[in-house]
Amino acid sequence: MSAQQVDLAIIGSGSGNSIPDERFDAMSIAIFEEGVYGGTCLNVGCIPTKMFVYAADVADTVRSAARYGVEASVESVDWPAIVDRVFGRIDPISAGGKEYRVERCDNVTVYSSHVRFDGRDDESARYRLVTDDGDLVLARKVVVAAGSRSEIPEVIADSGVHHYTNSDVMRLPALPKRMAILGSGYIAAEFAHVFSALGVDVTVVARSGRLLRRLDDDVSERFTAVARRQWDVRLDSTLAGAIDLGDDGVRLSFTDGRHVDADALLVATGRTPNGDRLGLDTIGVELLADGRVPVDAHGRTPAPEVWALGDVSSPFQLKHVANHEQRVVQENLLLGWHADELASFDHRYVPAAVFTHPQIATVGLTEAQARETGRDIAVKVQEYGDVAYGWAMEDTTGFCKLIADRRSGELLGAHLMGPQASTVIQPVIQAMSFGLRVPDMARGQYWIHPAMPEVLENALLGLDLE
Ligand SMILES: Cc1cc2nc3c(=O)[nH]c(=O)nc-3n(C[C@H](O)[C@H](O)[C@H](O)COP(=O)(O)OP(=O)(O)OC[C@H]3O[C@@H](n4cnc5c(N)ncnc54)[C@H](O)[C@@H]3O)c2cc1C
Ligand SMILES: NC(=O)c1ccc[n+]([C@@H]2O[C@H](COP(=O)([O-])OP(=O)(O)OC[C@H]3O[C@@H](n4cnc5c(N)ncnc54)[C@H](O)[C@@H]3O)[C@@H](O)[C@H]2O)c1
Repeated sequence: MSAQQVDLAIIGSGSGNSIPDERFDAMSIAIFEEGVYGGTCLNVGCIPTKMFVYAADVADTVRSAARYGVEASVESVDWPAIVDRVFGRIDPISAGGKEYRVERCDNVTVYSSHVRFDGRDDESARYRLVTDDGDLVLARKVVVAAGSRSEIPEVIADSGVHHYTNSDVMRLPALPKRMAILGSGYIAAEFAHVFSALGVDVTVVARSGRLLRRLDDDVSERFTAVARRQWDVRLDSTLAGAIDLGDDGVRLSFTDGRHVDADALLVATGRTPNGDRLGLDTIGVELLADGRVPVDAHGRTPAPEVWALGDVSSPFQLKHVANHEQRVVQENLLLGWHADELASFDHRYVPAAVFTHPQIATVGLTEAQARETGRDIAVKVQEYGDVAYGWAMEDTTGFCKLIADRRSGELLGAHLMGPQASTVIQPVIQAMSFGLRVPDMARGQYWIHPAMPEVLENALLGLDLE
């Protein structure tokens, strides 16, 4: 086996692919990617899903036009055209990203294969990386940016029934009549909206009594109530078995004797970090109980010169976090493993949005978490329907919930459900990140009238502070 020696090896072409810039030109670099170049977000995650969500939002808007006195209806949905629009944009970006690395970066070699550690070569002080294609690469430094993969519950895996995940459901040849979605987290909520708005009868199967139950209780409760009006939502449903019904699709049966039949089954029950497939034990790295690669605040694993970032190691499975961690690790690679002043991950105010219907956005502590801290807190829930833009939209379900420290006026959390929630929340993220207090934020700036962020302004003014 001939070996290539490199200064830096990067496992994963998602956020990891952004590490080599002109500052790395003098280093020899190997990038390993076993799947489609560009990783999850670009190919099977954030970007395509939000392009489908946009089409779904358009269909929903048309269906609700009568509310504003506009007669309109959705005549038909051209699924292949929707798929073509999305992947006609994305696939060339992925191919172009790979072509750039392969053809135009003289110092980079791309290995399109699965790779794993095979110990450390003490003589050369390099890590041995072996690919399934039979290549051996000896690397002085390694960045593990290997992401995560769909977790398939044993009942489904053992049953052998045909099921989709986020990796293939967006390329279905045709829309099914009925779709069952197993899971009640981010992916389930987003795809339920997409497929339902495009005309599929969607059944969401949740183990617990609420959807999105890790979010603030008010959000989770109110979203579950709205979801039950939009989709067939089966709560408290523990899966007992799954069988293939041939041309009639799939049957999911539950421990309470009920069942759901569907033409297509989408599994959205969480994602497992890929660290278990990397041979990390051969370099003395033990995974955390939840499967993540352990890292310190600077991205260093317990193995010297081995760094990790993104879904494989982060407590947050979010692209903006993976990108942030990539920038920290990138800087630290240039500073050196032992540098005194390494850059650190900032996980203080990590926001997230669920692009479902209605949209949800969140940052900071939930009310329950804020109460657990023992601080004296103020909570204000402001309805979208109470501000002028909410009237314009005839919104009846949207709201903005703010949580602040009653004494200091520090914002502790914000939770929004309603149109454009992911955009409306951004000033709160900014305020929390830069330490802006509630009174300064509320009255230290203009709020455009009568725009949607007035819901935020009113919530800030409504907080009962000392
Ligand atoms: C359906 C869906 C929607 C999402 N929507 C959003 C969203 O709207 N907003 C948001 O912030 N986040 C979203 N996310 C999460 C986001 O996609 C991830 O947090 C992000 O992509 C993680 O980036 P990463 O670089 O850590 O991993 P990835 O992008 O997954 O990259 C890791 C790469 O490593 C490769 N790899 C793994 N192991 C090996 C190996 N041993 N050898 C070679 N190659 C290997 C994989 O093939 C993969 O391409 C979504 C995720 C999904 C699944
Ligand atoms: N808009 C976004 O930012 C976005 C969108 C999609 C995904 N993501 C990221 O990807 C991650 C993974 O998404 P996800 O929706 O798969 O995970 P999730 O953790 O959000 O939700 C998983 C759901 O599956 C349920 N579940 C787990 N095991 C089950 C089982 N055996 N049977 C039935 N239900 C089961 C859980 O109770 C939970 O409701 C998210 O946590 C998020 O970080 C982000």
